[in-house]
Amino acid sequence: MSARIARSSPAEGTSPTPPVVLAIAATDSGGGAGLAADLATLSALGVHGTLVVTAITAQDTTGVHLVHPVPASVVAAQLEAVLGDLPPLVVKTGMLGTADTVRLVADRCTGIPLVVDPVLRATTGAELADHEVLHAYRHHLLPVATVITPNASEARALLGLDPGDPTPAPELAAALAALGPAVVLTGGPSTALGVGTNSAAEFAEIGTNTESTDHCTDWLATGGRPVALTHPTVQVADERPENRGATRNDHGTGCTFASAVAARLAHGADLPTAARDAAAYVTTQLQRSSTWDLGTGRGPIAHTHAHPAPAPEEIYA
Ligand SMILES: Nc1ncnc2c1ncn2[C@@H]1O[C@H](COP(=O)(O)OP(=O)(O)OP(=O)(O)O)[C@@H](O)[C@H]1O
Ligand SMILES: Cc1ncc(COP(=O)(O)O)c(N)n1
Repeated sequence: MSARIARSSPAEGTSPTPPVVLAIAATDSGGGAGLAADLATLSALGVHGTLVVTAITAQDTTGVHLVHPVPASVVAAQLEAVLGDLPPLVVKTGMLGTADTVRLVADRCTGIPLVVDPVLRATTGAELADHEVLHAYRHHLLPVATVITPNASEARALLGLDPGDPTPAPELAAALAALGPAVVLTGGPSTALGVGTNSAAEFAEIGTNTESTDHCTDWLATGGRPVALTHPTVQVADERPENRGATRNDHGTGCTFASAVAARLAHGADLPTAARDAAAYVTTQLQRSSTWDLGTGRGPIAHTHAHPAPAPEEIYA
């Protein structure tokens, strides 16, 4: 009779079964954002990541050169395969690509804890969602999401506000929470300056704004008064002379953040703890990659903590 190994007490040299998180997002051929960021982050935080590919992008550190959406029937087949065999504790969505896919995900993931990063635009400027996608987010996905993690410009778009609307970040977070989900409105350094994007051109336009960027503030709204979650900023290179020597490797911060929230939730953390832990992770990882020299544009945030990589003799010992 063969002995059954108890999952709760793994034998020496093995590890306990990790929780499963499903990442539904697009690929970034440069490995900075999208599914590459999601899976690496999930793995670094002790989670088995399964995946559904919604679109393929030809992308590098300089920009998005092509977007090829995956047909809804192929997205559906991936969803069926994973949901049936490897039931996730948490689902995390990134770039969904088409309105059909947004509706499909809403339909199939209702009832599972759902972290929605509403990716509408790349750091490098490309639009990654059209009006139909936005409409599907508002009417189908937001009502079934557990938590959404927009930045300020994504929040304004989801609320149907103009890009230049001056509503302060906590009020944007509260207005979105009124639609159903909890909200972590992410606040990279650009949000502290009053804009919701990292674009260098916009930094230049608001160059006279003197508000401090030493700290980033994410706003957590769960129905009541939004709570400020503040952590130190890793200075990012932009048009301002004092930041010229700072890191340019911030591509993929939003994907890394939302995946870290999903990982912490899957390990049993409550939402405020998961949001704080995820921000701490992003800060550490931005610092870690601050000296990297990858590509000629916005390089990637470090997704895992295995840098520098251990020597092969350490791995294969
Ligand atoms: N330079 C920074 N230093 C420290 N934390 C940062 C920095 N930039 C972003 N963050 C943190 O990273 C997390 C993700 O926020 P961010 O605003 O970058 O999301 P995003 O704009 O959706 O990202 P992306 O454009 O990559 O999708 C938040 O916790 C935010 O505070
Ligand atoms: C496939 C994919 N998913 C998400 C993003 C957003 O990330 P970022 O804002 O860092 O460009 C992206 N550029 N590409």
